[in-house]
Amino acid sequence: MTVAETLAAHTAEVPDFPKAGVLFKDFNPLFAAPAAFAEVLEDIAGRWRGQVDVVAGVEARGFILGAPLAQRMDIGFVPIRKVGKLPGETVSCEYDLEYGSAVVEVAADAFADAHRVLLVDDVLATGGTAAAACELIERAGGRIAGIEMLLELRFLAGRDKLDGYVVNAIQVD
Ligand SMILES: O=P(O)(O)OC[C@H]1O[C@H](OP(=O)(O)OP(=O)(O)O)[C@H](O)[C@@H]1O
Ligand SMILES: Nc1ncnc2[nH]cnc12
Repeated sequence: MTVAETLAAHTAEVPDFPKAGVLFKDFNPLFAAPAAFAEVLEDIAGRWRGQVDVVAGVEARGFILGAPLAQRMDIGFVPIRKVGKLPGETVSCEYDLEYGSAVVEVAADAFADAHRVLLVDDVLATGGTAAAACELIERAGGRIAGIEMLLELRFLAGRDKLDGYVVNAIQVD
């Protein structure tokens, strides 16, 4: 089985969630299957081991992926959180996503010692979340080496908001 086949076999599709017209990609089956989850994480780790200093992930599903990925690569993990959750000085950014809008924040000194950042999340939809995360990482002093998403919803053209970045994702229509 390829990684794409493993992922497809462990992804549920939920129509009209969280609102009418959205086909929600649910990765809970993947997170519940340790061998398949390890295969997907190792595929990403194998592309970046030794080339990045830190993994950053966006709340919440970026945490589920990013923390074990960082451990596997023997580097640290930085959480990018929804507004109001982080103590201390932060930088923040408001953005729109496929089914709403939100504000994300990161600690202002999060990337002071680690400059090459791998940004990880589950779905690239409109790209609003990823573009906001990139802006935050750079404002906090990080340099984005690459972006890894499990799935890219091609019809929403999120990649267009990430011009100039290396973006790896399995594309679906
Ligand atoms: O490309 P976009 O249109 O910005 O959408 C992608 C984002 O939407 C989902 O997160 P969500 O905000 O639903 O948060 P969650 O992980 O807490 O469920 C997903 O995990 C991505 O972060
Ligand atoms: N269709 C979708 N499925 C899962 N997460 C998403 N985030 C934005 N759009 C999504």
